[in-house]
Parts: sequence; structure tokens; C-alpha cells
Amino acid sequence: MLRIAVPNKGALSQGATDMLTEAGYRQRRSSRDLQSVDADNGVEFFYLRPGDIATYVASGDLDLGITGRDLAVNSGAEVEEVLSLGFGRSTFRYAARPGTVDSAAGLDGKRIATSYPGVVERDLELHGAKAAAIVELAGAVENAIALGVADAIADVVETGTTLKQAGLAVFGEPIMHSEAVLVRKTGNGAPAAVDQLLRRLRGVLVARSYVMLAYDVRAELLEAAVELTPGIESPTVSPLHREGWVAVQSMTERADLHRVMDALYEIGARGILASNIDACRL
Ligand SMILES: Nc1ncnc2c1ncn2[C@@H]1O[C@H](COP(=O)(O)OP(=O)(O)OP(=O)(O)O)[C@@H](O)[C@H]1O
Ligand SMILES: O=P(O)(O)OC[C@H]1O[C@H](OP(=O)(O)OP(=O)(O)O)[C@H](O)[C@@H]1O
Ligand SMILES: [Mg+2]
Repeated sequence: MLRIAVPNKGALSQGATDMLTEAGYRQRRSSRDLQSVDADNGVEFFYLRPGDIATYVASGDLDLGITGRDLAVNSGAEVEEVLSLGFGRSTFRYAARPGTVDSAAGLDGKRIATSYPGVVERDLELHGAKAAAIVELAGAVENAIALGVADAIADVVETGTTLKQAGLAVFGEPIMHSEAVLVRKTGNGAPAAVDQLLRRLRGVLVARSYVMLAYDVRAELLEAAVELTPGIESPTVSPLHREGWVAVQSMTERADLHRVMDALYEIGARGILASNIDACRL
């Protein structure tokens, strides 16, 4: 059985469970279950604190894990990314009261509150701010400056609302960009069951970011239409009963959909239909 770690709660938990469910894996019934078996697919899931997942995977006790890139780096565990999963996106940034600190190098000798000391230590070293002191807190670090325990913070920023409400502003370059990732122990080869899981997860990523576009167009306009909808391999073209017309089917990026549909209409395509892809293997 393949053994996979999944976040049991927090910002990545629902996204991870949704993605595995879409990939055809049976997930736990209740948020209190810490383990579940999908016997049909030969996978056992362990629901763990997201910050602990890289440590379990690096120890070799679990084959794979879903965690945040920032959490994996923070743990210092020897894991490598196998696949980026496209959810749980955030940046990790320094912030302070406006006008107090304005660069990472300027943190030398200052106190920095964070829940991610591993990420911050690495970055401070990079900027030669070796005399900075890290104050490790479990959360709500935006309060640390007003309460006098730190001069700056380093934290996850998603929308920036929390920082704004605390009267803080980011400074310096983003320390890192993060999203949910699938990790394995560094250097671990991939057994066949991992290949199948990867194909399924990639299928979910493609199904989420592409739609199936179908339309009819006069045969002489086909080349111009196909330029707009090249598809992943090549579009499917079939004859229509109506003389001189063809039907085209092509996978198109969701982000581009309306621009492409408008352009197709303008060159004379008609009956342009977009539909969701429920699942795919490419
Ligand atoms: N708005 C957000 N808040 C916190 N983490 C986020 C957010 N958006 C994305 N993430 C990502 O989620 C992961 C953190 O998840 P985690 O469950 O540890 O945090 P949490 O939801 O704040 O839980 P906790 O209450 O334990 O702090 C990181 O990879 C982080 O980059
Ligand atoms: O940029 P935003 O959209 O405001 O999101 C970022 C905030 O969300 C997280 O806090 P969380 O709610 O997880 O509380 P915590 O600080 O206790 O972890 C994170 O630590 C930031 O405080
Ligand atoms: Mg949090």
C-alpha cells in the first residue's frame, strides 16, 4: 500500500481532500478520522498537522505527503517536490510599522516574530542580518509589534487584509512564494503506484484549468480557427452533414476562454460551446 500524508486541518486541508477526491480516491468520512484506507486503489491516508508532514515523509515512514512549500522548507526535512498542486497559494513576507524597517538587511539587531523560524533564519543569513533575533510564536504574529515583543514580523500573506488591519506594511522582496505541493523523501525512486497517483493528480490539474471547446466553421476558415485553438496535441476535426463546414473540438485554457470564443466568432465560427472536463489522462 502507498502511504500518503494529508493535512488534517488548516488552510490546506479542504483543498487537499477535494483534489484527492476528484482524482478518484476515497477520503476520510469525518474530520476526526486521522487515518483512512482506500483498498480499491491501494492507498492508505494519514491525516497529520501540515507542518509535520515533511518530517514524516523524510523519515521514510510515509511515501508521499501534501504540504505547503513554505512549511516543507521551514521543517528543514530532506524532501523534494514531485508536483505543484495549484492551491493554497501565498507569499511569505516581512512586515513592520511603516517607516521603521525597510529592508531585510536592516533587520540586523532587530527582533522578528514568526511561526516559520526555519524560513526566516535561511533568509536572514542570505541578507547578512546575523544579529537579528527570532521570536517564535504559534500564530497571530501581527499582534507582536503592538504588544512590544518584536520590531518586525515574517508571515504568510494571502490577501494582505490581516496586515492592513494591524497597521503594518510589507517591506523587502517576498521571502518565498508558496503553494500546496506533493513531496517525497529526497532521492526516493518512484514505485509504479506513485506514477498512477501522479497521472491522476495531473489529470485533475488539467481538468481544472482547461475546458473542451466545440464549434462549427466553414472548411476554408479551418486553419485560422485552429490557430486560435491549437489544443494540447491537435484539435479533432470532423465533417458536418452541411456541405463545406467542419466541426472542431479542442481543449482550451479556461483563463483564455472568452477571448478565444470572441475571436472564433469574429472569424465566422458558429455554435461555439464550452464544457467542463470532469476528469482526464493525457
Ligand atoms: N490565508 C492563509 N493563512 C494561512 N496559511 C495559508 C493561507 N493561504 C495559504 N496558506 C498556506 O497554508 C499553509 C499553512 O497551513 P496551516 O494549516 O499550517 O495554517 P493555518 O490554516 O493558519 O493553521 P494554524 O491554525 O495551525 O496556523 C502554508 O503553506 C501557507 O502558505
Ligand atoms: O493576507 P491574509 O489574507 O490576511 O491572510 C494571512 C493571514 O492568515 C493567516 O493567519 P491565520 O488565520 O491562519 O491565523 P494564525 O495567525 O493564528 O495562524 C496568516 O498567518 C496571516 O495572519
Ligand atoms: Mg495560521
